[in-house]
Amino acid sequence: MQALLNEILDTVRPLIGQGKVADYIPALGSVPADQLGIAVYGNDGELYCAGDAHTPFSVQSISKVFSLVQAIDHSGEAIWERLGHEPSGQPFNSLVQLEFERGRPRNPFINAGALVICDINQSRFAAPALSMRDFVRRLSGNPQVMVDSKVAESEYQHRARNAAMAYLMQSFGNFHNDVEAVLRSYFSHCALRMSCVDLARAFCFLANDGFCKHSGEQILTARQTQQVNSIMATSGLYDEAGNFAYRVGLPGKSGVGGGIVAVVPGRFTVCVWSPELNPAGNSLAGMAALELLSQRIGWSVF
Ligand SMILES: NC(=O)CC[C@H](N)C(=O)O
Repeated sequence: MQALLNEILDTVRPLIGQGKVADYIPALGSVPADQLGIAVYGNDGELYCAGDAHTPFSVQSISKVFSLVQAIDHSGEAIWERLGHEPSGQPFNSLVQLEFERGRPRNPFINAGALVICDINQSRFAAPALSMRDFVRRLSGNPQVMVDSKVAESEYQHRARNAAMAYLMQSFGNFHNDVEAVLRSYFSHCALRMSCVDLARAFCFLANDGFCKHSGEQILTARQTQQVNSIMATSGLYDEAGNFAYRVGLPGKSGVGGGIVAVVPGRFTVCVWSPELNPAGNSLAGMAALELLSQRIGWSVF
């Protein structure tokens, strides 16, 4: 496995230069583009890494999985009264579908859906940003995980589009808390800084029937775990979820910080990171690395 990870990074490294680091969030635009890392964490606790696997980066939309898991944990099936679990076929920050569908987001992994989930969590937690930070510290086993307040502030200053979605949902009666407060929580989740190793460890309960071995917690039931994985498989990479299923064949979640996490149920989690994105907002070299890995090992849920 170690040799394979090194070889995969060598193979995809020449792709660096063909994508574009996200700069619509100014604080993300200055991240050096030539970083590349991968970590594989097995259900038996084995860890393999290569490249910049220990360097923290902005998790961005990968945090949408943690928010969803918190919401399922305290509210269960009731959350689906507020949003769907269908793929959107639209970019992550699209507004058009939301107006047509009367303020009910298609799924929890596009921005509108994640904002509704954050609204649900806002009603539940006294300090949502702290609850989330503590949750991911437990899941990753890393008490050093921090929110990058510069990134969170930069996102808040450039919140127009996300704010537009939230206010549109409020106009349809599908938003219950103060929009600005929920946006603050949402951006603080997106601005969590974690490495490939942190994220591979933090997602391992999704490969292990909902049980996180290192924290000793049953995070979700086995059935709920299958359901979260199914939403990752159909919606985890926005309007490129079909391409990811075709090329990689695993439940996955990406973020505009350039990270992608994938789950091999019953066996492993993988996190790859390279900041340059393709036009859909997914890590360009990261997609290629995961495709090679799943091909070489024959991992696919299909
Ligand atoms: N796709 C992403 O990673 C988007 C997250 C980002 N914080 C946003 O709201 O635009």
